[in-house]
Amino acid sequence: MKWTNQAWEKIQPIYDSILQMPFIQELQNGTLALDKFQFYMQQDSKYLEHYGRALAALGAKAKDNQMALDFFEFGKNALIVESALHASYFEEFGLQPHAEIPMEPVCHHYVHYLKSTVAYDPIEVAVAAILPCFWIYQEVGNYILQKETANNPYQKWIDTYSSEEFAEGVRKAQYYADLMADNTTEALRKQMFEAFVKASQLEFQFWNAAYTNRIW
Ligand SMILES: Cc1ncc(CO)c(N)n1
Repeated sequence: MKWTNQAWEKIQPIYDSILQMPFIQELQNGTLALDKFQFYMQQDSKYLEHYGRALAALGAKAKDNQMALDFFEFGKNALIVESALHASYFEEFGLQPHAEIPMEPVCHHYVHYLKSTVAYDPIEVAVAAILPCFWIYQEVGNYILQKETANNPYQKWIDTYSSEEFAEGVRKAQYYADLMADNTTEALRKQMFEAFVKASQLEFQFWNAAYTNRIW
């Protein structure tokens, strides 16, 4: 079985609990309170700013040029999504585009977990750590789309993550995770699973923080 299939099995309970979260349920039926979405969007803009840099730094460590190029592209796309948040979503959802945004605890933890993994751990582990960000968003985007609600104020956000363009990036990231796993040791494959599970838990916590207004 592919490493990615085994990895998904390990996070199935976390993924199931994500789908049950009030944040996701209410995002899907369009009833999510504006202030919770605002919290989420502001934190996500900080997240993407750093995630983009972590992806580029990971690319810089790749031995293969095509892999480096793909990760630079992922990093670039994260920053393009961030600029879309600032250029249109912030205004649409009643936020000041120039306000300074402090990183709240979960965003801070997640970002620094990814950055330190990229900086100090083997590249295999870093690839596993960045994968849930892609894969869980795609699955959640598709899940929400299946049960589409008319006039959902959050539709545009949902469309970003259920697009074919995003799916293409997910497939590439999965491909690199499997490639890394196939060419490494059992001990590193285990560390890769741990990183994949940890980042998935942080995805749960990221939405939970927005729902419960978790601040310093
Ligand atoms: C927290 C988080 N994880 C993943 C994505 C998808 O890129 C995102 N925008 N935000």
